[in-house]
Amino acid sequence: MGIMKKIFKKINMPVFAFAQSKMEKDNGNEDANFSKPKTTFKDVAGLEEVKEELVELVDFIKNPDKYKKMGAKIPKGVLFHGPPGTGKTLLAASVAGETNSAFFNTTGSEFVEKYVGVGAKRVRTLFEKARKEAPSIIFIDEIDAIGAKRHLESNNEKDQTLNQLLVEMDGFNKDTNVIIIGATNRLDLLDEALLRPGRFDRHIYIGNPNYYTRCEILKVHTNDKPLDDSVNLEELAKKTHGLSGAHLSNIANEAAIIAVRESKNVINQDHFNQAIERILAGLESKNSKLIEKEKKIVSYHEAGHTLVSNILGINPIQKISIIPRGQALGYVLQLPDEDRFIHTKDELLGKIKILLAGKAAEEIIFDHISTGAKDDLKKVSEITNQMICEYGMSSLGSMTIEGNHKTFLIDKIQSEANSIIRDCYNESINLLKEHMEELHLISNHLYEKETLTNDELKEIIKRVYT
Ligand SMILES: Nc1ncnc2c1ncn2[C@@H]1O[C@H](COP(=O)(O)OP(=O)(O)OP(=O)(O)O)[C@@H](O)[C@H]1O
Ligand SMILES: [Zn+2]
Repeated sequence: MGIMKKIFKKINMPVFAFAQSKMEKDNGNEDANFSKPKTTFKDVAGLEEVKEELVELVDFIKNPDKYKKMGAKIPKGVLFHGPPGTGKTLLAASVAGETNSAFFNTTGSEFVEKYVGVGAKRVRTLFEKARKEAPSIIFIDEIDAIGAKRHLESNNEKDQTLNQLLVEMDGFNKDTNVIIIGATNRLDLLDEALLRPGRFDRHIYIGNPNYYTRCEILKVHTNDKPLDDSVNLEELAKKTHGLSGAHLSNIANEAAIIAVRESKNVINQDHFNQAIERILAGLESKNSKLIEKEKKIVSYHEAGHTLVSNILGINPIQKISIIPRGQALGYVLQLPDEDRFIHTKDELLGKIKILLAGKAAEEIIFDHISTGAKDDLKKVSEITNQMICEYGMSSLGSMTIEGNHKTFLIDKIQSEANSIIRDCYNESINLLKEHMEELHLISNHLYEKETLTNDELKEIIKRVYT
């Protein structure tokens, strides 16, 4: 065992230092490394919903007998997914800290080796050790490195490693108090075998922080730093829309370095501003002015969807957010329409109006349209195409149009689609213009809070009428 490893083991380094302790493993014979982190949920700022979900897991680990008596199965695998730097590793370590478990901090790529059989052997050694030290948490970051879908012309070594992981997970008996937490930025890449019940069957999305959480994260990371009275964390949180917890922690650190460079004893607001600009400059040459502008546009765009949906009363809204998620700059989460397969023409037209309302709001307010509506327009095309060609809901008649017939009618279909979309778009514009006060209100609230629940939305709309 290297000296570094001994040191890390001894002093309970915070989780993020562990990456370095994972070096120099080469033959799979070496003991898997673990620590007993002191990190708890208190060290993770915000993410309340996620922590709530994990409280139950913590209880499982602490009181397995309580669940066994009831015949309940203890979960084996939990999968964290979402963008990088959002605290997935930190959370996994805090589950270990909360339960006083042995924490095995690994990365998928360290199992993937050029020598056949080594990866599988490492997995076996890791699980043996984890069972011996139970209760244990095995954390596998970037699990897609071993867990990506298996292909026909496959990478033999990777597949053997994945197979071994599956074997180990299936081999747990009810008494094994070992939990595996996987993390990935790409849930879509994972092999389905890994996601089956009894394996990684709980998926928890961890997204970029909203305004409130950014305030909390900045507090955590400035706690130990001398701050000037000029420092206003709320204002800094406003300027850092779209950034991750890791970025915020970098900003706090960078600000401290800038203050030292200027030979100051305290960090002031200007140091933070410089740090923000520096971090942003590293990201696709954005600056905070651009971020503000983009945030305004997305606020109006999502407010447009929300308002028209609310006026038409088709699907109830669950949550609205302007925090980017995947490719989307913002989103409106609607309750699914009760698994219904039959839709009336009015409902489908309503859906189209809601989808177009984002673009419509942008046009009304900014007089131009961003590229953010791309996904909406794709869905609109799909629905109109179905209305015309599958449901017979257009002036082309009550028939399905497919194959050669469709090729033959393509111009007519196109002009029919254009007319449906044009009418719906105009209708959305009119609805929004009739409700401008609400549009501004919803958009301003979104801009400030970044996420709104259905209740908060109702509260805002009520204000217009009282
Ligand atoms: N909610 C949070 N509260 C406090 N600190 C946070 C939070 N989220 C992120 N951080 C900070 O960001 C750093 C990186 O977080 P972490 O390594 O847990 O992210 P990750 O999601 O595992 O990232 P990756 O996908 O890149 O591995 C943490 O060490 C911590 O300093
Ligand atoms: Zn949209």
